[in-house]
Amino acid sequence: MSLSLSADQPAVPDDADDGVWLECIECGETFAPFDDVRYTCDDCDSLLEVRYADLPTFDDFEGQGVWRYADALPFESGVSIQEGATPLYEAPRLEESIGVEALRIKHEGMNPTGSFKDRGMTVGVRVAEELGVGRLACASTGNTSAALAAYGSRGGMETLVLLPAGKVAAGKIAQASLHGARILEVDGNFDACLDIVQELAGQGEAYLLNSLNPFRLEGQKTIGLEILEGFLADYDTVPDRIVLPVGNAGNTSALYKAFRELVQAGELEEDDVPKLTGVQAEGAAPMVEAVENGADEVRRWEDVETRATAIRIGNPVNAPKALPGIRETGGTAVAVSDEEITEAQRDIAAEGIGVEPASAASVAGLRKLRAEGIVDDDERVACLTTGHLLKDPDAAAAAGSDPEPVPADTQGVLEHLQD
Ligand SMILES: Cc1ncc(COP(=O)(O)O)c(C=O)c1O
Ligand SMILES: N[C@@H](CCOP(=O)(O)O)C(=O)O
Repeated sequence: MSLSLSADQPAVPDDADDGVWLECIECGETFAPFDDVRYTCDDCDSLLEVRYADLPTFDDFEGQGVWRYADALPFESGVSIQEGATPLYEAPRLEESIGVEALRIKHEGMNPTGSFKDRGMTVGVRVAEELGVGRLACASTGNTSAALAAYGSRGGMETLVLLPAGKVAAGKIAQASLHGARILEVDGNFDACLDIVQELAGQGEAYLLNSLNPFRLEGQKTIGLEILEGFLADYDTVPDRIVLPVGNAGNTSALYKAFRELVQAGELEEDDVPKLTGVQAEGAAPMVEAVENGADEVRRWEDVETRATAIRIGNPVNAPKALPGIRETGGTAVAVSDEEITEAQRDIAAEGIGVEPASAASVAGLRKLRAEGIVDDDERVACLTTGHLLKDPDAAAAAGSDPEPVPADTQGVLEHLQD
């Protein structure tokens, strides 16, 4: 199977362009990467992956941010707003209360538009330039639209975003709007929006930059590479486990691909690959259902609901890439309640780190798996927090405390403080 950790580096096909090509994860058909717009396999409609004749080693990486990893990407540079190089925070109180050997928070909310999507867009918009496409489009629960709008406008391109009406956090709509995207509010959920954008893209109306686009995931691989380099620098070893929120399952797929490439390059032992551990909200947990049932396919959930609107997704399009990632690394998947997510958001905030609800799912999931004994106390763990607190100010305000009204004089303030 091409997605197995022990798969050999494939032979370079004739249609490779400068050592880069696209390959179907199911039937293995290969395609030239930039001669035509395609998102899935022409023959069997399955997902595609980007492949390289030369795989990078840690020594090849230089510079900072996403483009530090140019040797693991299809281009040397892209449309950039200095994405990547996000902090790998210590979280000593969480580490102790959850009870693991080491806990680090990889905070993707510190990217230019406040989420990990920027890593995918810097590469995706560069590919759009190469293909010479016109309008860029995405379906979004919010963050993809903010990143698409920012990177599209920086690249001088028109952007169109389809959002589920009433289900996108205020900060994200504000970003998409100010960066100049045309915003369509759809009377349906995210999955319906993605169905429509896929059809529009299929009709040549726009270039799709959701994570179904294999080039987006190349940029997102760099999260995994940064985490490994950070752990190697601080602990002289890679993490035992990476816990991450799951929506469309792009990051799970991207991190797994990054690790597979390092294994194929002889840079990482198969046994050392971090266990990929996905977390979903209970009201939108199709991946968890598939992992728990040992299923090879994910059943689409038509009705999804969670306060963590970023991961309010019932049909994770990258499931065929992400499921092998979880299984082959010995990871797992777990669902958490909205209350557990809010509690984790408060706990992370108490470390001085501000994250949006979907991001807090990772820490909530780790706490749950540790309490159940599925995560051991001797594990070194990285939790991915995917978006900034200010993305969803309403959720932050609801999770925090209310302001207290006081009179405009010092005596009045002192009296209030003594109450
Ligand atoms: C803040 C945030 N966290 C997590 C996710 C889920 O990531 P993925 O779709 O890569 O699973 C998303 C979007 O899908 C998101 O916006
Ligand atoms: N949370 C996402 C959902 C779409 O995910 P994508 O990675 O496939 O673009 C968002 O922010 O829209």
